[in-house]
Amino acid sequence: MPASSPPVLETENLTIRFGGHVAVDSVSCRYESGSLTAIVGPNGAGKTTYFNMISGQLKASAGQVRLYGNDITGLSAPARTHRGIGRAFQLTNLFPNLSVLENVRLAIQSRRGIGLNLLTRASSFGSLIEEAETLLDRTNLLERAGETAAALPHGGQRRLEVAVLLALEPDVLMFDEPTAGMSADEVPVILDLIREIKGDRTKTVLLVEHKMDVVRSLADRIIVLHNGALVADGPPDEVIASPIVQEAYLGVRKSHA
Ligand SMILES: Nc1ncnc2c1ncn2[C@@H]1O[C@H](COP(=O)(O)OP(=O)(O)OP(=O)(O)O)[C@@H](O)[C@H]1O
Repeated sequence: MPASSPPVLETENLTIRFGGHVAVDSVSCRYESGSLTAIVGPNGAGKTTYFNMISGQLKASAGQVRLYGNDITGLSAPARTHRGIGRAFQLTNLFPNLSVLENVRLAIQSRRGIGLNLLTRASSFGSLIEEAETLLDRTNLLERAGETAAALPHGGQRRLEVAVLLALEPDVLMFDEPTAGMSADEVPVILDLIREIKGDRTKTVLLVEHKMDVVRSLADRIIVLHNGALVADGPPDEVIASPIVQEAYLGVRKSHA
């Protein structure tokens, strides 16, 4: 790929103000295919707000979000999903009263753009079910395919959200605190899934995560936000060891001896 090729995803001087408060402050960053970038920073640093501006839940006050070099800053969240930006762990992704299988089947159908009327042909319906079952197998949910999404425990619902996300086949996958609220036995399942997605090396993965052990085990790169600004960007060991992270994020004070 020539050096001048645009990255899969890029933010340039991305900024949002709430009243007088600058929550995300001119963040410029490129995300390449096959990479997993963790976004870390103290509470209130602007991580979720930055995520919301990439996925389209919030409109930027200034700056741009570009996908494959195309400016998508003005697009709605659904339009961005359609273009290939997928975000997990927004409860709105699930239909609680539909079965686990139907949730995934509908996502596949929406990706393929198949209307319900075309599903009268048993063969096309069968292939949707088959693909949905493959994704449920991958996310350890096949045994619960017939249950409603609402009946799943928290960790199961999160895995179902990942199955729905995978069904949409996005190029960019965004995970906001994927292990939050999960029981100890559920955590490795979700981390293995993210590791597997990263292992494909065809996707661009963004992860907001507080737990440094999770970040260390998954990320190729860490960016650090502090007071809305990007203050560090690089390989995990280097960034975690940097004075700005030790001081600003991990709360380690500089020695003045
Ligand atoms: N809709 C909003 N209106 C006003 N202020 C907001 C809004 N959303 C976020 N903020 C402010 O923007 C700043 C960044 O918040 P954000 O939730 O993005 O931080 P964060 O890094 O994700 O924090 P945490 O790790 O606690 O989730 C905070 O000061 C927050 O109060």
